[in-house]
Amino acid sequence: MKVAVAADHGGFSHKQRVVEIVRAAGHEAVDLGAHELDPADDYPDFAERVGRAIQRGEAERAILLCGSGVGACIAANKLDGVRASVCHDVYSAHQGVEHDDMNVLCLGARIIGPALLDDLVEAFLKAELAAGERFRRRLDKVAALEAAR
Ligand SMILES: O=C(CO)[C@H](O)[C@H](O)[C@H](O)COP(=O)(O)O
Repeated sequence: MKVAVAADHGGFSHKQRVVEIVRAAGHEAVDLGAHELDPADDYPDFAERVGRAIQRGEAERAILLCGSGVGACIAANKLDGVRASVCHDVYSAHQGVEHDDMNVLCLGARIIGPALLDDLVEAFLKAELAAGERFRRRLDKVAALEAAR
């Protein structure tokens, strides 16, 4: 699976580790920057890179980092086809995919340390959308909200 990875200055400290976890799990990491630490960069720019990659089919999933995960998540969810969430617990990192077809995992590099980072990314990558009419029904309703905006 192709997995886009991007981070603003607040997430930059954890980005390379995420790239390495993605590769170690047998996936292709698509590094969308930042490629150097620049305190003046802005999370919406990296959220847009990730969202466009998802929309163009250049990545199936993405991991997006900022300081808290929150700003990046808000921005990413403005793009059609993106289902992003901040998940700082392992249950949500896999349940978000299994029930909600989450395709962008947002993480706060100023919140989590390396051990939890590894567990969150691995849980997200291993998870698959569960079969179940109720999940499909809810996702269709989410898609209808997106189509109406
Ligand atoms: O965490 C973030 C948004 O939710 C971003 O990483 C910002 O960088 C954060 O708001 C902190 O901004 P600052 O310019 O580093 O003070």
